[in-house]
Amino acid sequence: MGKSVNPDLAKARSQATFDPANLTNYLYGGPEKLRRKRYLPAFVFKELCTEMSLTDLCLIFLGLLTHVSDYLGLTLSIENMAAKEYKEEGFKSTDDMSREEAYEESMRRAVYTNKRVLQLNLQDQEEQYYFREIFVPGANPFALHYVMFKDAINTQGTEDQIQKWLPLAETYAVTGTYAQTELGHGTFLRGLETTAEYDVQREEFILNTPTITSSKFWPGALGKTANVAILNAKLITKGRNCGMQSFWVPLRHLETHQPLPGITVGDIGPKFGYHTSDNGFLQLNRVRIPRENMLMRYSKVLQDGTFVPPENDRLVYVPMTQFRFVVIGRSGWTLAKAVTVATRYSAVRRQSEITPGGGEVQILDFQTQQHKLFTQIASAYAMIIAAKAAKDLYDSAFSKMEKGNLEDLPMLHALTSSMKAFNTWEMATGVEQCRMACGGHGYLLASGIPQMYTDMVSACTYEGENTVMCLQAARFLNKCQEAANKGERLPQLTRFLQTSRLNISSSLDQDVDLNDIIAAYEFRAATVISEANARLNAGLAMGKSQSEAWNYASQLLVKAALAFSHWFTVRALIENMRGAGFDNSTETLLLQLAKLYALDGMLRYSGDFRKVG
Ligand SMILES: CCCCCCCCCCCCCCC/C=C/C(=O)SCCNC(=O)CCNC(=O)[C@H](O)C(C)(C)COP(=O)(O)OP(=O)(O)OC[C@H]1O[C@@H](n2cnc3c(N)ncnc32)[C@H](O)[C@@H]1OP(=O)(O)O
Ligand SMILES: Cc1cc2nc3c(=O)[nH]c(=O)nc-3n(C[C@H](O)[C@H](O)[C@H](O)COP(=O)(O)OP(=O)(O)OC[C@H]3O[C@@H](n4cnc5c(N)ncnc54)[C@H](O)[C@@H]3O)c2cc1C
Repeated sequence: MGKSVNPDLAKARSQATFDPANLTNYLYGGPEKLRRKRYLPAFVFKELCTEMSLTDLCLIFLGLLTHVSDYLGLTLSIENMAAKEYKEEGFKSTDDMSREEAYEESMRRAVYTNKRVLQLNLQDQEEQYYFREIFVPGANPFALHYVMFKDAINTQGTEDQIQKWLPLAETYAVTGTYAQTELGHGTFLRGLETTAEYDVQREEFILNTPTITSSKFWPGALGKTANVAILNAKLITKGRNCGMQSFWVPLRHLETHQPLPGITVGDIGPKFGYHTSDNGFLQLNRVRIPRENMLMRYSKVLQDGTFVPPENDRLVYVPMTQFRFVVIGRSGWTLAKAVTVATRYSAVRRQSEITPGGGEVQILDFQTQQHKLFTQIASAYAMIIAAKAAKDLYDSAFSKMEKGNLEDLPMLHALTSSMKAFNTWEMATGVEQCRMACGGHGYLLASGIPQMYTDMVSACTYEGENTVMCLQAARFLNKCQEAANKGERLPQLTRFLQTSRLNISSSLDQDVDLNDIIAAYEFRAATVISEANARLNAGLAMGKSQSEAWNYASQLLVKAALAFSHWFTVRALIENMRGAGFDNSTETLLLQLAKLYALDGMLRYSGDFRKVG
């Protein structure tokens, strides 16, 4: 039976000047991907929420026949299960649950999805994500396992280690976490205190958290879920500190799930959000692991304790860079969800009159409401599309890195650091704007928006605190500016520092030219980066040391990184909208949306744009 759609919503939709399917296909990567995205969760929901009859199965089987090529395996595997095993009493909302109950409910769902993903043989990462996101909204207790734990094995492990450990992770024979942050240090990795001392007699590492501040603190899944950690510690061998390395560390017994000898582990307690993620603490009291448990793709410890350094000591950071891309991408989608809820609500909520006596209007008719929401729709598109552009850069650079060419690593680190900060800050502001646009009902957990905010705003902190990430990007931008000052050749991505000029042809009474918009953002970024560099040099001229001058200029350096990200986003949005092959009506609309995004940005940062003329 078709669901009845609210007449106001139906009316609003009927007034669209474009075919939404064109956009949806574009955003999800084409009709095939979109079909899979819609099909899989719906199919299993049906399996979950109703006792599947033989008739159902036949209908599904017949329905699938049209796609027999890629669904045959799916059908046969489902037949084997006939839904008996997965009959649930339906999903219970966790809104009214205690933290313990909410964790257990999320764990129940996550374990279910883990089994189904294996049984349905879903190999595609994105399909796995769609599947899980539907059934485990919010923080998934296995999140670290799915992302950083497996990424660390894949990027830091040798081929033998990958062969040995990855199948255990893929089949959930082990459940992992990524334990780096300590009670005393999260940002300053060189300050991490956990040690891994090599015992040459027994060819083992002795892991130790010597102080209370060295306790691992925050890693997801550490509280209850994980039984193995990829743990970062200071390697000490032959009396020498060889810096941070990664180790495969068993935490809990695989059968009893009890902490292993020398391991003290538990949950860090209630948080602002992410309630269904068991972030935990870990203390190690001289825990021994075999030499083979150090992830040795880039650096090694030989049997006699000799440390073989990596070709580049920053390669140990690759899992963080990889995950920053995940965060960059998901930020836009998080905002997209929030603004969809708020826009639909604004189509059906009637409140107040525009014309006295004219009757209450849809709040979407208020220009202020349109400004609140349309700018966020534009921002969501901008972030999703810029993330795709950044990912394309990442993929080409990463394939070079895998062949040993590390020349793009600094640019990649700068791009991921600045975009992670820019996107998560923009997402946090945007989701909160959407919540407030729904009035009191936006404050209800049932609206879904509060949890989106309290869960996802943590992305401004984890994976590199945003200010720190901006300063990381500014290191690269400042170096490029110094090179530009000397007329040296720059990386492709920052060549605008040498070429950007403000020759805007648009005048205020014309419809603004899109190329002028890109030029304005480029010039603003070049100007802010140059100003930050000038302030740094002014600090040096005042006799400050390099680090004191850096601190003296740091507020401008943060602005420089954000201006760079804003330019990258506006350019990606406009260039991709122009080149996406849409029909005229869709392209016209999207370019209008791109202009709205860019002009709104100029208003929000009018100080920068006024200053650069
Ligand atoms: C909103 C939606 C999001 C939704 C996501 C949904 C996905 C599914 C859900 C997942 C749930 C996720 C749960 C949370 C998981 C969180 C995990 C974590 O938080 S793991 C811990 C993360 N921690 C960090 O990121 C630490 C940040 N700190 C650092 O990276 C470093 O300490 C520092 C870089 C800030 C400072 O390093 P330091 O030693 O002080 O050295 P320098 O600053 O001098 O830098 C030295 C040199 O190295 C270069 N560098 C640094 N980092 C990198 C890197 N990653 N890659 C490449 N190069 C790097 C740096 O540029 C310097 O080079 P130079 O040439 O000298 O400039
Ligand atoms: C929900 C959540 C999940 C997490 N999951 C994990 C996980 O799974 N594994 C893991 O290892 N970690 C995890 N973390 C920890 C996270 O990585 C750290 O919180 C993060 O790196 C920030 O470090 P910190 O907490 O020590 O903050 P700090 O670095 O102490 O930051 C505090 C303030 O100091 C400022 N500051 C710090 N250094 C500088 C600087 N050099 N210049 C200017 N300002 C500076 C920051 O900008 C910030 O304003 C998680 C955190 C959260 C919130």
